[in-house]
Amino acid sequence: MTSILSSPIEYLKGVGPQRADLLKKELQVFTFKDLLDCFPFRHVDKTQVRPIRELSPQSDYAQVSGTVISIEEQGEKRGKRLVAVVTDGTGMLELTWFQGIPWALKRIQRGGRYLVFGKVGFFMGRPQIVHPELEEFSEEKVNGKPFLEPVYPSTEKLKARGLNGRQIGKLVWQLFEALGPRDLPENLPAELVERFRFLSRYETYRQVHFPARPELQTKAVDRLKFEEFFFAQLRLNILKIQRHKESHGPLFAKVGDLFNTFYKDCLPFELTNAQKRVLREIRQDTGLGKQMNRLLQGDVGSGKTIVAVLALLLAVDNGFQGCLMAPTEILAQQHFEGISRLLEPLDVRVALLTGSTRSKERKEVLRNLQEGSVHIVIGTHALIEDPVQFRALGLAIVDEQHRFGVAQRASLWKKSVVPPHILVMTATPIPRTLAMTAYGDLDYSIMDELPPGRQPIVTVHRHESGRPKVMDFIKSEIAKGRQAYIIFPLIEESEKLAYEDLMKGYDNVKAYFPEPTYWISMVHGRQASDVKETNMQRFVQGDTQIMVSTTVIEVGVNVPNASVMVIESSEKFGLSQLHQLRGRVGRGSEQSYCILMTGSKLGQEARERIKVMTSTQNGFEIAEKDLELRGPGDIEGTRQSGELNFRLASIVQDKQWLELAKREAVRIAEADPELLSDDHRPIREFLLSQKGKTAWSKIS
Ligand SMILES: Nc1ncnc2c1ncn2[C@@H]1O[C@H](COP(=O)(O)OP(=O)(O)OP(=O)(O)O)[C@@H](O)[C@H]1O
Repeated sequence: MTSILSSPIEYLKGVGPQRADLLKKELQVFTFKDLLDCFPFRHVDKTQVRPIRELSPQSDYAQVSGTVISIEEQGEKRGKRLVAVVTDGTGMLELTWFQGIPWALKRIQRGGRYLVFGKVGFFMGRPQIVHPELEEFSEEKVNGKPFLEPVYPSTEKLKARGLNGRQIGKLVWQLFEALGPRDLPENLPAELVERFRFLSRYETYRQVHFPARPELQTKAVDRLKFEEFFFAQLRLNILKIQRHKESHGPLFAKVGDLFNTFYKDCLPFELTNAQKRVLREIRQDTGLGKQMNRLLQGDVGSGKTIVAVLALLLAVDNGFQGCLMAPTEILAQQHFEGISRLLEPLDVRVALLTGSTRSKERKEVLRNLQEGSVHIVIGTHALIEDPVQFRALGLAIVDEQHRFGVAQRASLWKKSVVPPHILVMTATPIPRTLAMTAYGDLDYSIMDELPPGRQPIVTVHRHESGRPKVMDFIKSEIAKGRQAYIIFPLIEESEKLAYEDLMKGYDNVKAYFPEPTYWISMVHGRQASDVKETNMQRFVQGDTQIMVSTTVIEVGVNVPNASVMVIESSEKFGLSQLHQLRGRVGRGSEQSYCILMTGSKLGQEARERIKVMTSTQNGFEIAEKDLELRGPGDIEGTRQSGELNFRLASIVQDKQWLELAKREAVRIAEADPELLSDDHRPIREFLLSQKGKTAWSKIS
């Protein structure tokens, strides 16, 4: 049965072909249901008639009733206006028209009594409404059916064609004339509706658009927010359960010699409890013959690399290959060197493959991967784009920084006969709510414990006037044998400016730290990758004491001897970036310092960020704050593939609903993943009716 809601919008009374075209183009409203889903952005209160005396500059929209005591056309030509004065015995109100004067003159008479509605302004100390709505007064209108009138989002084009926010409301009203409760059947289990005391689905839509009372509107909006979260979570959880049930993955049946030898003889330190826990989770996942899809969130410096190495050995022990993808060439190179060193005592062949690997070498690596003589390959994302084929890829580890989406993950599956296990590692913690919505289909592990012996990084905020002292401080640290980073912002919109800033900064630093007492490395995005690499290496090896750089070093670089991080113009960085940058120091057991330099004038949000940075070092707390300050859409690199496109709900403001919806969705998905029970029939039918829109491919 096709529902009336799928009717094309041109069939709605009052629409017609021309308006339909506009609605489609301007608001993407194609059907009745699309119009129903256009929610008003506010309501104007028509439930009350206010005494004129009480109107104030804060009144916003108001409704009054009064008698017209004068009507006068004022001004000439372009400045012409119509002014009517109305009184209700408590005060005088001016009604003014600049346009449509002949029309207004026909509708208003001296001595007539009217209901007037509009936005209250003040002109020469008197309340005034420009272009008011006007109706002849009748007791019935006031006492009959007062309501909150919806105002809808409109566009300039729509307004020009007579469809402003309030007229769209009239269309929605028309729509409700044609709709009954049966057109909006329940989509949640009855038990759940009752437990949360939700309005029925029909009533929900009605009250969202035309609320009888403000509290009913709130109730209706709450249900819709719950629905948005609930269906998103349900879909992700069912996908996860189905994947667990159906997927086939490489079986890592044993913990073999390589893993054991490395663990016993080569591990340079005792693993933290968090590292051990995550390894256990990985072993469990990979030992079932199902495909693992796991997100590992580790705070900066929590020691993800060693977890990755052990997981890769597990793969090799079981006759599979592994790959590790890093977000930049520098990091791939660094991982390659570090991991090759660690694995030197073992009989494991490790290769590097990045965009700048020369073609002869590349061919060889590609051949070795296909033949299976290379066990582990480390590279950049070029690894998935290149025609790389493995003999038997068992595990792909992606060091992702939020940049690795569903599509890339899927492309990894084609690299080998059986889809490999996938471990996505993020170094910037993701707020819980964001992880739930954007990565809800993955299993996830958290590493929130730092290796022992780390000291908190002393973080301070300094203005330009404090620069000489900052420079002296760096000198004193270098004198102790330590190294320092000085970071300049990379502003993408104005790369040239950022480059000039960096060069100026470099000259300044050089003036403070002259050769040959001091040596400086500089790394920035305009350098060829071998130059970058050499400069980086000199710093890593301790040949240079200072690294001046744009944020190319933001992620992952590991130089435990560096103890000072100076961030120039730090107000220009986002919180997670600042946290990442700060994480480059404090990686050894020495006391480290982070100095946030800023200009003297800071905006509210920048001040807030600096405050957060100087008060906590916990990446998970910082991530929550970042989300609060900037919203999910602005979180750096957040996956934007629709997971967060909620119409009404906000993962920041509606956390409680998200938690509740998740709890219910998990419960239902686990108990009845195919939604076959009678109780769950409303959900099933609803999802099937949404097919195509929600990628509900599995249960049909
Ligand atoms: N259990 C441990 N005990 C002592 N040191 C450790 C331990 N685990 C890792 N380390 C050391 O801590 C430093 C940071 O580790 P690693 O580079 O793996 O961090 P990470 O989690 O990748 O951090 P980031 O994302 O900030 O790069 C390294 O020098 C590493 O050798």
